[in-house]
Amino acid sequence: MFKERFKFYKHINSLEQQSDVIDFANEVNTDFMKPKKLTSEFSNNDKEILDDLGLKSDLSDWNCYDVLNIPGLIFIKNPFTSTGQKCWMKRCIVDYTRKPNRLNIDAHHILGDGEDWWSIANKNGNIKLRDQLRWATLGYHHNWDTKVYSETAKSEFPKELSKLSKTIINLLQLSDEFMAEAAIVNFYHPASTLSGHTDHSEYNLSAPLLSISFGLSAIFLIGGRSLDDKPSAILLRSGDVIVMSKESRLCYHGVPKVLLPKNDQHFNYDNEMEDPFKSYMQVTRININVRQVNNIV
Ligand SMILES: O=C(O)CCC(=O)C(=O)O
Ligand SMILES: [Fe+2]
Repeated sequence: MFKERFKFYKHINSLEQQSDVIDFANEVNTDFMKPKKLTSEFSNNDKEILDDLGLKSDLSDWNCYDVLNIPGLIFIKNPFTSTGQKCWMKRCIVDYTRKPNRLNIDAHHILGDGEDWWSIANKNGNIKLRDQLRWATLGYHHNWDTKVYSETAKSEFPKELSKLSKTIINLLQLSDEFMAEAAIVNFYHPASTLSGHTDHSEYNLSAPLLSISFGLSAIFLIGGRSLDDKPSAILLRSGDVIVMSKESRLCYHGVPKVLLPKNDQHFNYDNEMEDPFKSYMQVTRININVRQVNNIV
């Protein structure tokens, strides 16, 4: 079921006529989703924290939903301000692609000592290098071969990303103890896909997983614990956040399609960015996938 639906969405050319793709910006279909309340313990001091994190500081502007047929799956419709979105995109592009973080291009030894991807990619308009970046790993580095996290493959987790993750998990009242310990920052091109998988390498599989998307929209496909379960297709736009908690934490998911904006459409973040960020984000989707690795002792 999952693989067939994945293939189907991979080959669509536009979203029109795809009435089964769930778009949380449209009328709320109460069979599929239920608005979710956020914490009521909230002070002016907390507003400042949200503002510093690039999040909308008035919680009444947040739209969160429980996805009813996938227990534990939570959708938050872009909780970022437009300045906040731009700031997080730049962090992903400029900061999270620097050492000590690891990149897929490290294996090719393209960058010299002290050189960083974004500077070199922009020197002489090195589009090839720009497009070679697929992922960066932060904190405990995901090992793509063994899938085992190790104390010897670990760097400091970015403080602001840890704070953002904890704040969102706390607002959702999922846990007061969430620790952001590993992240994959995925960089997608318009033709990129991410095939169906479960994320089960973490020693702690009960802590929620947080997934934040920026840039181009995409279809996110999420099913059940088995590839035989029928998946749901959810439209993710820039700024949207998915939290996989409880049962949904171990559900199959993937990204069969990144969508290009139509010619007459602007980005769905309000203020344009300046070049070279603008031209990169016009052809890129970024997803930050944050996990807790260890159990709390
Ligand atoms: O890009 C996405 O929305 C999902 C990424 C993902 O599932 C992963 O990195 O494990
Ligand atoms: Fe995943």
